[in-house]
Amino acid sequence: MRRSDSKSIRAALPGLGRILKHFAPQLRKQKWLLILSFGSLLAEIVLHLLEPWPLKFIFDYILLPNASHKSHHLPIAAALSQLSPSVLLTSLVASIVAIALLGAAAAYFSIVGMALAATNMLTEIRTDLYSHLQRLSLAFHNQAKTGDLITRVTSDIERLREVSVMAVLPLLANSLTLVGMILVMFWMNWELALIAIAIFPWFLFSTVRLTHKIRRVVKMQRQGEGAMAATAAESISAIKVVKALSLHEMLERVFFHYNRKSLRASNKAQQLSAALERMVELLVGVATALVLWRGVYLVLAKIVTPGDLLVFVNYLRIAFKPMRQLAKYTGQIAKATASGERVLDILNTVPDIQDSKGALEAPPFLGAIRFENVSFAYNPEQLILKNISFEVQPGQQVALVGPSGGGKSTLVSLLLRLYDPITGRILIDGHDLREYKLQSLRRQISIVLQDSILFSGTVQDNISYGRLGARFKEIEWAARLANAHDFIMALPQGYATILGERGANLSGGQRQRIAIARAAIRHAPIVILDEPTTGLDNENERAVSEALQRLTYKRTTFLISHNLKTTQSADLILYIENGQIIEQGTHTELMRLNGRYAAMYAIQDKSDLSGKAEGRRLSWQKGSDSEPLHSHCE
Ligand SMILES: Nc1ncnc2c1ncn2[C@@H]1O[C@H](COP(=O)(O)OP(=O)(O)OP(=O)(O)O)[C@@H](O)[C@H]1O
Repeated sequence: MRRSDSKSIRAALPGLGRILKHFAPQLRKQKWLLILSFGSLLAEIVLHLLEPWPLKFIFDYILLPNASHKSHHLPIAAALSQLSPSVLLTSLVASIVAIALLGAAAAYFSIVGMALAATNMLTEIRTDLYSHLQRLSLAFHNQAKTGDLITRVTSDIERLREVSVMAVLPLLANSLTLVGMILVMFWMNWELALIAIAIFPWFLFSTVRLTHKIRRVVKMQRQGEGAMAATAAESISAIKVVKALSLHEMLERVFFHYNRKSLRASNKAQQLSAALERMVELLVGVATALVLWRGVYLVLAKIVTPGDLLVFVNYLRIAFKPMRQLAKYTGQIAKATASGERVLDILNTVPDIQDSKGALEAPPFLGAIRFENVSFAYNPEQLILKNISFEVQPGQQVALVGPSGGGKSTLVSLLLRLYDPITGRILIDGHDLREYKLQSLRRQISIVLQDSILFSGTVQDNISYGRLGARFKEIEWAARLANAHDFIMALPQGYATILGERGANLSGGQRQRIAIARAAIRHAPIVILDEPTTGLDNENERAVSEALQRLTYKRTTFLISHNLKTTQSADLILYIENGQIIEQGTHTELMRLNGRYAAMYAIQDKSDLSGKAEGRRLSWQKGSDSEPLHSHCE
């Protein structure tokens, strides 16, 4: 218990230091605004220190001149005593207004300067964070929760911005004012100054202790908020499934749990902050009483003037006011530190998959692919792919078949370099994938998945995401190739029709055909199809299959399918089970082998014969002429 406490105390300041160090380049860019802000801040502090002085002079030189004889340590004292009381009073009163005016102007510039600097800085950091998140590998995103990541990009960054203006600046101002006041107090009378600062150790002790408690509680609160956002994001994005499975109550319970956890932590943080502030108020009372008690003796003994005592008591009030707020600000800064650390956690995560040193722009691929003893695991305990080796010639069609969970999708994701193999290598046209720049590799691979994801935006935008900057003519060509043109034209605004989030306002088959158009416009020499026709009705399946035949014509193609009828004309069939290629060859060869593939085929054949109507399937006809559209746009 003690160990974890001391650990968190040690962790608090380095956390802030780490954040400042990491963001130093962004800070440097705002140098001039920060200098303006800091210069104005210093002016504000000096004016703050001057505030009680006109009152002191009014007491010492006008109201109680007899008691002011000891106050000649001031250089202007002699000059002041030369002035007539009425001129002196007018000047002093005017100086009160002047100090207030200049102080207000200085405060204004320091706040505005800091706010501008913080906004500029955090806009940049937020953009960096977003780009970094996009670059992090799938292995990271598989583990992370979407809602939690969104909270980091939005509210954690916002908190950092807010706190730099609402807490860091005032904290700096208050601390410097405090130091200034202590110096002036010592200069005026060391004995009273010592009494005034006697409560400091007590103050520091309680602030540090409570601040660390607040920091821990706030971290818990943020975790709760992250989990809450994650639950909400997950369930809202899968609302169809939630409704179908009647998961509302279960999800509500989960949400309620995190909501309550976060609110409890928030209440606790509030409680701790309030306790800290009250503690400081008490200390202010004690210090004022002690200074007055000793100060009045000193005034009566003519060691200090009544005006001096006035400055002391005033300083105590002004100096302790910042101390009261210090508690509030440290609480806020502790919150912001927790937010900053959450942002840093992401920025410091290095993408597993990135361009290797000296990576080259990939030349246009012919499409020869070779897997050499490739093994892969998502986590070290369990190998998902074991020693996979096979070879595909340019333009050949490879079918990946076998029981669910065997590793088929994993195998094709290695080709896209979503993950890297643990051992072995994958060659395209004789070169290891890792020699190429990621973007230039992925640009030459098209994918169509079982549930193709579309983005909110127009139909035209969605197709052009296959190749950014594509002309409308090409988009229309791709849509025709994908059997999508006719239904797109029937939409209310044709190609300009806005799709809902993930293409929610289209049918599965229509979404799939737009995804095929998106894949087609890429003109990629390698195509990956991961169960592209599963779940479609006969009519849609026919349209999609036809489109896929055109898309894959003369391109190296990987087709994952559970339906062996759709794959039997492939040049190479890989039967994958439990992460291994158990059998490989053409349909005829595998049937002759009479092994696992033949058994699976026989089962499917039987169920087909037993009366299930079969629609037309995607099947690769070697030498098929079903590709009249291709030549148009290439
Ligand atoms: N992101 C992941 N993290 C950890 N394990 C994973 C991940 N994705 C898949 N797996 C595991 O890897 C194994 C292979 O999955 P994969 O999706 O490649 O199989 P598949 O043959 O394509 O299955 P299906 O035919 O059902 O799509 C499975 O046991 C699965 O649980």
